[in-house]
Amino acid sequence: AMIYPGVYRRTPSLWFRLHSTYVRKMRYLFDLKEDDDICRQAQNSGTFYLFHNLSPFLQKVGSKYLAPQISAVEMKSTLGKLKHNEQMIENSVLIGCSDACMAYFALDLVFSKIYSIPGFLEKSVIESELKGSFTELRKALFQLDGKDRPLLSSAQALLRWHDTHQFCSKTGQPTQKNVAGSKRVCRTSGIIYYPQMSPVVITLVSNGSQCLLARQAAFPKGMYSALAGFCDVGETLEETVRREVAEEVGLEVESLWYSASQHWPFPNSSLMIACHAIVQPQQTKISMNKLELEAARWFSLEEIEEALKRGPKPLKQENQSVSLCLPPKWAIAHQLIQEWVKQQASKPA
Ligand SMILES: NC(=O)C1=CN([C@@H]2O[C@H](COP(=O)(O)OP(=O)(O)OC[C@H]3O[C@@H](n4cnc5c(N)ncnc54)[C@H](O)[C@@H]3O)[C@@H](O)[C@H]2O)C=CC1
Ligand SMILES: [Mg+2]
Repeated sequence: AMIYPGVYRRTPSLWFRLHSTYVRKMRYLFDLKEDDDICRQAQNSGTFYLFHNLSPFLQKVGSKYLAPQISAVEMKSTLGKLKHNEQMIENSVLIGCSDACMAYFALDLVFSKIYSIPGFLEKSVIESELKGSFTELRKALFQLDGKDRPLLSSAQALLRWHDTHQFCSKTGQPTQKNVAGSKRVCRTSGIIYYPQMSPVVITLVSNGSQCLLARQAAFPKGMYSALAGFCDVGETLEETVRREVAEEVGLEVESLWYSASQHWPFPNSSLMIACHAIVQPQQTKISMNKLELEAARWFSLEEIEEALKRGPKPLKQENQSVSLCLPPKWAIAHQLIQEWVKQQASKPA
């Protein structure tokens, strides 16, 4: 499957000697995005992750769920009733590649409009043919482990972006995707559209001994998380952190630092930028913005440690209320909370 660039085509061993696995992968993905012909070839030798209206296809293996990679050949034969294979495969988008440079694609059966092809299989028939089920992404993220989570999240985001950017917003004419799906072009205006992402800052506020968590009405029962907010045009990340903390809980940030970032597919495609922030210890009275939040309060180290121990499901307590539960371990908010716990533990008593 490997396509060697330029001079390496005659001396593939040189290509292998000169580059690490990681560099080879990144160069290969770059070629796939830049060169439609290389990418079209890769579609015939690569593997596919299937989606149905943005729900990824999962299989249960023992007690585990996984997202199977379906080979191009397997796909054509399993979904063999198709008379328009080629056309359908062209609707897929590139989402990565293996260490051996085999390309991964994602394909949404609904968005590919295959249901307009006479004789195409019903969703339930595909599910029983392939022995698995199309599972809503939020649910899938809880069932899957490891590397499939970020892969399926970015795949969904990319598929959704293509589905909602089929027309040029200046001319109203249809846009065409390149084979990899890394952009769409309007032939009339020449405008190139690139997949969109919204930067979001997520901040864990601390007063030195407690941390501030809040909940939105839409959160699952009992769940509290760090404060989050979209960056406004023209803002720096530092300005977004300060504004969001002021807007949502009425506090002034004294200092802040960056921790890590994560792509988040909900509701569209966000780049979550995670920060820690400290407010002045003598200025910690919360004034909550009721339009944005349902509850916000300070939590002690003990409360947080207990909630981490209990895991992601809330317990019903005697007084009808539910116990505190925290975001799942694969959400960056969870990582911020873990880091805060470590900082507290390493502080001199
Ligand atoms: N609070 C949390 O723990 C977590 C939040 N998130 C994500 O963080 C993001 C932002 O959180 P919120 O508190 O809802 O943001 P927010 O505090 O900025 O408020 C949301 C409002 O911002 C406006 N807005 C501005 N730019 C927007 C854009 N590009 N897309 C959508 N709305 C925009 C809308 O009016 C929307 O109602 C969401 O995508 C959410 O899924 C993800 C993980 C955890
Ligand atoms: Mg918010």
